[in-house]
Amino acid sequence: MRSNLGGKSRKRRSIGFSFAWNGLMEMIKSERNFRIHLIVTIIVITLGALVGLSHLEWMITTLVIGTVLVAETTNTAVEKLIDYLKPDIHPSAKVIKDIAAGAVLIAAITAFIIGCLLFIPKVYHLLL
Ligand SMILES: Nc1ncnc2c1ncn2[C@@H]1O[C@H](COP(=O)(O)OP(=O)(O)OP(=O)(O)O)[C@@H](O)[C@H]1O
Repeated sequence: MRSNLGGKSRKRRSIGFSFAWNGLMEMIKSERNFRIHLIVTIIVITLGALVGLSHLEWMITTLVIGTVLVAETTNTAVEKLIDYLKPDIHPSAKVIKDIAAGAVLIAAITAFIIGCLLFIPKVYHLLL
């Protein structure tokens, strides 16, 4: 009985994971900005390997990349929700979408600043 319950919860968890995976696939298929973020992610990881980031620097880089991807995914969810609830033009729809886009901008600016602080000295060192 107990193991059966465990099996059910495992099944539910794996179904939940597959829904989340579908969401990510949808982001890749339909969101150009998300694809750009993924390309930038690959470039940053390659550059990080080239300059030899430390353990702590990889942790910071991973956190920053994750924050940008989460912000972009949440922004898209908000956009889709607004389009579903309020497909016509409305000032409130505009404010909500603009605020969600603002979250992506904050994450992107943060990532840019941390990227410069981490990578500029290392690339400088590598070249000189
Ligand atoms: N229903 C609406 N009513 C009023 N303004 C809107 C509405 N939908 C979108 N806008 C305005 O257009 C902007 C872009 O919205 P849209 O839904 O096209 O996002 P997007 O171009 O896909 O954005 P992103 O590049 O972040 O994915 C919004 O930030 C908002 O200012």
